[in-house]
Amino acid sequence: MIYTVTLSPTLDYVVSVDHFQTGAINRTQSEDVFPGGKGVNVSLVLNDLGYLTTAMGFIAGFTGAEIKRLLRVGGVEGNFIQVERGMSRINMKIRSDAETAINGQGPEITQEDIGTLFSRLRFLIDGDTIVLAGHIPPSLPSDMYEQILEFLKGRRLRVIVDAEKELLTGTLKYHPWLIKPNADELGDIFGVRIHSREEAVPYAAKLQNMGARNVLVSLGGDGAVLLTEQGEIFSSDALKGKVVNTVGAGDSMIAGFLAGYLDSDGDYEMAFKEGLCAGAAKAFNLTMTTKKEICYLMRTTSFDIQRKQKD
Ligand SMILES: Nc1ncnc2c1ncn2[C@@H]1O[C@H](COP(=O)(O)OP(=O)(O)O)[C@@H](O)[C@H]1O
Ligand SMILES: O=P(O)(O)OC[C@H]1O[C@](O)(COP(=O)(O)O)[C@@H](O)[C@@H]1O
Repeated sequence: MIYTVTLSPTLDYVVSVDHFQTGAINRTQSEDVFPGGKGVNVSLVLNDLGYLTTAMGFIAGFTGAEIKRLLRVGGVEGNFIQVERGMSRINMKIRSDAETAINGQGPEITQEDIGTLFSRLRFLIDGDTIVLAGHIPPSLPSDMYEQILEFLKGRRLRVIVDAEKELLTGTLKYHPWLIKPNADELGDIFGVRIHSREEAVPYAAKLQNMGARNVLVSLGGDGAVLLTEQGEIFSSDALKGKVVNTVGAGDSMIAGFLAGYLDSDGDYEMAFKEGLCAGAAKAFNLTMTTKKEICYLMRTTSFDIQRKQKD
């Protein structure tokens, strides 16, 4: 079974605004609401790709109820813990000349709620996959992902982590199977700015030295680079197409990568290709990535993947 853990799921309120301005009243040209949060998005895409997942995390209030409802519509089985104080966040995504996001904090989570989460994680068994993804609400300890992996220590799980700064680096000692920082997140860890796939490679290698097995660095419209546990480096430009909304491109990439890996019995090049297609399929559409779009891109793209061995 594949479990996704999104400690603070969201409703993504995606609006388009002609020439968005700060300090002014802006009027929208379109408005859409989607369920979101990194693990939730991974679950939605994997579900469409034919992989059953259980989406876990904390939800609260009317927004939490709507997240659950929309996930049910998307065919995703939720195993969320309902918390009493506050509400699940609404993240504002503004599509304009550039994309702007305002991400909220989420509800207040108590020690008892954390205990409930651990009691549900008890059921993970050898061979399961767990995806720990996204920001965590301020009421949770900043080493929450470490605590989860410490709790699960000893089980042979495929662990995927998509998080920022110490929330990510703290998990590396547990040797996650995959981490997927984007270029900004990778740069933030080391206090540098990363402008290209070439520049990303030495820093991705450092994360491998710190414990990550496979490191996939995404660079939006500049593609991605993958360092595998087998010592290979795959690098590719992004697919070409008309960009509509990139919110969820990274999450779709993770889902596509995992599905590609599982479908091909562990071929990292196939996983990389499907990750690129899933990310692009999201960027080229307003709504969440579907199997149909990923398959179309997989069939019609002539990939130009550079492959070399790590020195
Ligand atoms: N503008 C784009 N054109 C084509 N593919 C894109 C575009 N933006 C994102 N992607 C694809 O999705 C992947 C993940 O996107 P990215 O924006 O880097 O992730 P995140 O959402 O985590 O910041 C990229 O590596 C790329 O393959
Ligand atoms: O948990 P965070 O880091 O605040 O991110 C949450 C946001 O990221 C998303 O999961 C999209 O993530 P990506 O664009 O990185 O794929 C949104 O659905 C959500 O609003």
